[in-house]
Amino acid sequence: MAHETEDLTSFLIESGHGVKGLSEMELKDLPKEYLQPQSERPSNIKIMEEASIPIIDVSNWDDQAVLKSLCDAAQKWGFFQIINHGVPLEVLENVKRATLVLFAMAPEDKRNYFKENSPSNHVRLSTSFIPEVENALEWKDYLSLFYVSDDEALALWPTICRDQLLDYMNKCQVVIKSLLQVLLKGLNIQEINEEKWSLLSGSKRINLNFYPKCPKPGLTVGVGRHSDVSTFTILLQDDIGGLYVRAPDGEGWVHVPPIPGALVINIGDALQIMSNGKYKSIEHRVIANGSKDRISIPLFVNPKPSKMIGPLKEVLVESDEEPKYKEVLYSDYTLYFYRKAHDGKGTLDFVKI
Ligand SMILES: O=C(O)CCC(=O)C(=O)O
Ligand SMILES: [Fe+2]
Repeated sequence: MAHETEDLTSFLIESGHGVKGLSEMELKDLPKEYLQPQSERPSNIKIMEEASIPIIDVSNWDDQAVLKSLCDAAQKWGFFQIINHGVPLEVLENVKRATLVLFAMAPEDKRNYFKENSPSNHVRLSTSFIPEVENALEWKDYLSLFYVSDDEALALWPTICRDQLLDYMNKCQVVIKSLLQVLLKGLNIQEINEEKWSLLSGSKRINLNFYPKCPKPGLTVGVGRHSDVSTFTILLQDDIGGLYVRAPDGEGWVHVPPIPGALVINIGDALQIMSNGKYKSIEHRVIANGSKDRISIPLFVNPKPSKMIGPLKEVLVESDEEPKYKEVLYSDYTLYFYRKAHDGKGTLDFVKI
């Protein structure tokens, strides 16, 4: 058995095929490493067909009604979609196309980007989430790019997708800034100084997720239950669907339907912590697809790694509440997340009081 697993690792990583390579073999059965425990399989989740996350038109960020919808959605759902956000459709299409082109590269070219071979920790191709620590693998490959500067990205990121990604990230800046301003106004913070910008959005990571067609989607997952460790995440998805988020009742799961041109926003753990629990970082998962490949591109807007994060003092004063979370160095928080398999909202236990 151990021997078979070694062969699988060699095929996935050393030869650069990833799970996409497995998918292309048209296997009838899943390798046993991908079999998820019963409790995590899609047949065991309660899907709330009638519910849906809010869809918010943000053509006027200054409108009080828009502000209220965004802040209410961040409190109740932690997930919403925005439309008329100003990022041109063409830019979104270019990013999706570039993602497909990257994953269509030959395995011998892709293998150089696998984290085991990549010359920089800021460019890492992986399969599953963290195969070293997972009891069951996830049916997904992804390229993860840490953003430091345009110059570094131009030097290190794969040339096949870097210009499209940088253009997209650049065009998303208005969304990032406007959303942060609105969400902080909802916490009664009217002014954001340099220090706060860097606390809330001082680093970025963009992932290109590829979920190949899966022979037995009922037995595995695309991504297991988790919450993001970001301040918030801007997710661009294609038209396949498969992302589910935990409903406010805590029981059921709600599908996030693809809407052409929309961006999905979700609150991450860092903002849940900084807002002392007012804004919710919601658990989500992706189900594998039996007939089609799917891609998604999350842009994680994160605190600067060297910052201490904790409930903001303005929030504590305004609400007269005790802090629910300890102060933690943001890089320690993310390190904790990246050392374990996906475990729902388990990362927050690291800082809960
Ligand atoms: O593929 C998706 O829709 C979501 C992916 C996700 O949750 C993540 O990469 O953190
Ligand atoms: Fe996520």
